[in-house]
Amino acid sequence: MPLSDLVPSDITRPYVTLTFAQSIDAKIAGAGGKQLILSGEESMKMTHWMRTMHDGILIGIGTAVNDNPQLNVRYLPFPAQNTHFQHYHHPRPLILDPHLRLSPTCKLIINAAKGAGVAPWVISARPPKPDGFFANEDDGERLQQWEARLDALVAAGVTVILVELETLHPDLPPTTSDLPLPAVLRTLREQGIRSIMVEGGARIIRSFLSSAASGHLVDTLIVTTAPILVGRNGVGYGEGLEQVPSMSHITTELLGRDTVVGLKSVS
Ligand SMILES: NC(=O)C1=CN([C@@H]2O[C@H](COP(=O)(O)OP(=O)(O)OC[C@H]3O[C@@H](n4cnc5c(N)ncnc54)[C@H](O)[C@@H]3O)[C@@H](O)[C@H]2O)C=CC1
Ligand SMILES: Nc1nc(O)c(N)c(N[C@@H]2O[C@H](COP(=O)(O)O)[C@@H](O)[C@H]2O)n1
Repeated sequence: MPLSDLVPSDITRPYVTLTFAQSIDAKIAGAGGKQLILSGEESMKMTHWMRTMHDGILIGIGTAVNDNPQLNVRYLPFPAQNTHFQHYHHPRPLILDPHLRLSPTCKLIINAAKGAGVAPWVISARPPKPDGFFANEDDGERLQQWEARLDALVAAGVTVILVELETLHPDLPPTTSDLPLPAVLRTLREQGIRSIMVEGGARIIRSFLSSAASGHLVDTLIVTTAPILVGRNGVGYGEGLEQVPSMSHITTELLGRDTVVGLKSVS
């Protein structure tokens, strides 16, 4: 059963499962962001089962560019290869991409064009208009380039959803290009997404785990730990995490050689 069927229809954001795989020394990628296959066969299958339980699967643009992922459920058993895509519920890929860096020829877009994947939605924010006291001479060009990338993505079949960047004052430019997560989640819920699985990468994990300040945004945390050491040059997510959500233990499972720990929010 899709998790969404368990989510009350009156809540104003999707149910959020944050999940990723890490090494024993809490790294999620290798040196320079090199993608690592940390999960073994059994826990990877679990991840793909979890994908079928959510309406959407959310990643940051860093992961989309670095890994060129497919975000499908291809490790699940199939009755016949040509019915695999139709057989399971596939989550919609959701990419947080303020500057529209997603390539129109990435696997997510190509798979969808071939009818073998769900078309991705990109969540972005229009760059500030070049006017007002704080206007910068590069603003106009930046806006034009962003609009050209927008047209290319839309032409490739992508739906681009816009949210407003946060400003301290209406006359001031935004202080960061990170998309405000409460607004992102509210908008996704308005578009009919009732549950999301957040898979990373490092900066997105950090943002969701730090979101306690703006009201907790993580309902369930599921972490796979593989018996691998990566070393200090690997990519971690814990640095600078100050305010973390209160969570309680649900389960610890051994899947093959991996340990999978589940926590739920204490709100
Ligand atoms: N082991 C695992 O389970 C996973 C590992 N990874 C690894 O993570 C690495 C990518 O991580 P990152 O470079 O940190 O990229 P990321 O995937 O976390 O994306 C970060 C980008 O998202 C955008 N963004 C928009 N709103 C944001 C917000 N509110 N908070 C944070 N970012 C926001 C920003 O432009 C930022 O540059 C790759 O090496 C990949 O292989 C990624 C997913 C899962
Ligand atoms: N659960 C899990 N275990 C690992 O070992 C991983 N490297 C990841 N990575 C996440 O999955 C994405 C790749 O998905 P596809 O295999 O292309 O469907 C990757 O981009 C990360 O989000 N996850």
